Amino acid sequence: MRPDTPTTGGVRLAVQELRTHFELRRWGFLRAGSVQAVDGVSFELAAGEAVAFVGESGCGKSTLARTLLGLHRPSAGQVVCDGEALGSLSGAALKRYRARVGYVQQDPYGALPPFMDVRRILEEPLKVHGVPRAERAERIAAALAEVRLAPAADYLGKFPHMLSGGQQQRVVIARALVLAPSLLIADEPVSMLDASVRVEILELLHRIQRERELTLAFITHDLSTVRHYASRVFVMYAGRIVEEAPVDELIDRPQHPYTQALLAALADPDPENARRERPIPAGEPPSLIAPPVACRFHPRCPHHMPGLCDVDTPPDFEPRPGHHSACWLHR
Ligand SMILES: Nc1ncnc2c1ncn2[C@@H]1O[C@H](COP(=O)(O)OP(=O)(O)OP(=O)(O)O)[C@@H](O)[C@H]1O
Repeated sequence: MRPDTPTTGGVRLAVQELRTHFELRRWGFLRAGSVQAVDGVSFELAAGEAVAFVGESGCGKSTLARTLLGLHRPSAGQVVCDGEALGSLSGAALKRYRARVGYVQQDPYGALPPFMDVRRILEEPLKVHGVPRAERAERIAAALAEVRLAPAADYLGKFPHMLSGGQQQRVVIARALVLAPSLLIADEPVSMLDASVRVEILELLHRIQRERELTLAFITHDLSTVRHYASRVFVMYAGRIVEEAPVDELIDRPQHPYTQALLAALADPDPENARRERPIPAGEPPSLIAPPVACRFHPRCPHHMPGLCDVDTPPDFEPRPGHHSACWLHR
């Protein structure tokens, strides 16, 4: 399930200097700072491309995903999907935008309304988006067949608690696909599933991505598996993208000290080391209420250059062709 055809078209999603900050208030009205969950993120995704956003817990991956889905209002910056700017949309246009961006959540059971059967779960988005009744049954059956829940009749009347975790996630994927999105965002789509079904679900997503020429953005904390489903990787740290490269290039020649530390913590041929607990990487991710100034990684960085890394924010360097890293080491 290797992504051998990374792109098939032009730009599907363009994100420019995106910021999503959450205002913190004391007693409901006094300003008490803000959480800078996404802080100055820019990238472009091509039509038909599968990418991964990787980073430790709390680095802003889910906030980025939810902002792209139109669920959080950006504090600044631009999101343009298929030529339409998200910030300028409201009402019917925002509804159309949301239909173009599918969402697969981490926890399938939590994502499915427990009081609805599979037919209603899949019919709801079709109703909301005005798909005529006569078309709905056919589209529901096609979506179930696409996620390999067949024959459809065996599943339509089932409620989420009657399905296994893998089947629930297939229903979540079918729901994300039923409106024929052009972009699919999968936020840790297998982390809550049994190890035995993880590969099946990743393979399913990969097949659907190729068949539909979908743009697929995987959000994950697990750098060890990205080779299997993404052609390009973005590494996030404390609300920013610190490194971006084609997947093999990034894993074989990581340039940013943060990515190097993440990978060093994975590659471990010595079985003795499995017994030792090792922080990934050493130190704690910073608070996003008062993040470190300049390079946000500098307090944890083994190459920290005082007077530079803690004073000026590193720009985007290109230390190797097509390989970007925001680190002063590449000056
Ligand atoms: N609605 C919110 N209000 C205030 N702070 C929030 C909100 N949502 C997220 N945050 C904060 O924003 C930061 C980034 O959270 P986010 O969930 O985006 O990170 P993540 O990388 O997806 O982590 P995880 O993998 O644990 O979900 C965290 O400090 C989190 O507490």
